[in-house]
Amino acid sequence: MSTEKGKEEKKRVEIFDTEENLAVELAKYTADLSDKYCKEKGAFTVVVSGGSLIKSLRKLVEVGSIDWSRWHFFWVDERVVPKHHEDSNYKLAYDAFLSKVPIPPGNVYAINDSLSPEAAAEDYETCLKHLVQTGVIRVSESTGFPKFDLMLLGVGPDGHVASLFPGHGLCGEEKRWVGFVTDSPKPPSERITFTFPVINSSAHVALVVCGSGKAEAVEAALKKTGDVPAGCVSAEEELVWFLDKPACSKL
Ligand SMILES: O=C1O[C@H](COP(=O)(O)O)[C@@H](O)[C@H](O)[C@H]1O
Repeated sequence: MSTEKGKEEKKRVEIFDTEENLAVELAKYTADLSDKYCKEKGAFTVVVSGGSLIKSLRKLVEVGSIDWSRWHFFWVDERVVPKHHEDSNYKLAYDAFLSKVPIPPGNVYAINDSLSPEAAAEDYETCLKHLVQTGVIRVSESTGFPKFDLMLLGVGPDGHVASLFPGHGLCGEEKRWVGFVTDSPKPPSERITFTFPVINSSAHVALVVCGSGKAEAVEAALKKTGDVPAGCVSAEEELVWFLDKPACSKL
């Protein structure tokens, strides 16, 4: 009970009149955290999803004060397709964001797209373990899972986050850091994804949701009225929902 109460206290819901205003505030939020962690520990570990979230990051490239050289950039989920494929979350982020900011290429951790989903998940988990050993990624003292500084996540109309879909067994994974999916209900079917223990060990998580098509998922997650993965997201320090008005029309 007390743990649940503690989680609730760390949750904040921000509602914006327009997606444009949301994008401006999301950029400020991310830039402030970047500043804090770069000063405190000389590095900032950031994880992004694919999907509509990437468009909402467009204002970030305009923030002049960010020390991009200290960023380490990861994906919470990836479709197992070549990096130049239209479905690739790497390509989406590269075209809209990474190609516009000077993050050192060695600090951008894409999946190995030449492997099977299972092998790609294992390979990405090995990469994370190496970065934990070398001190690039922190470890959560309470869970023992990697503790990223910030995860920026979208939510699908069905309430999925990362590639964790409603009713899928991977939502209950407790040991693996990175899982794989070969039966995604949303194409493409083959994906890899961080598991909930990793997502929920993050210091900060921003769930970014826009549009009326997601209003039911937002309602189910925030009112805990449905079994949607987005409702299972938490953070060790702060969980912030960034919503535009249409996305919260059912609240
Ligand atoms: O397939 C995916 O979908 C979700 C949600 O995408 P959106 O376009 O509805 O915002 C995304 O967060 C995830 O990374 C992606 O692989």
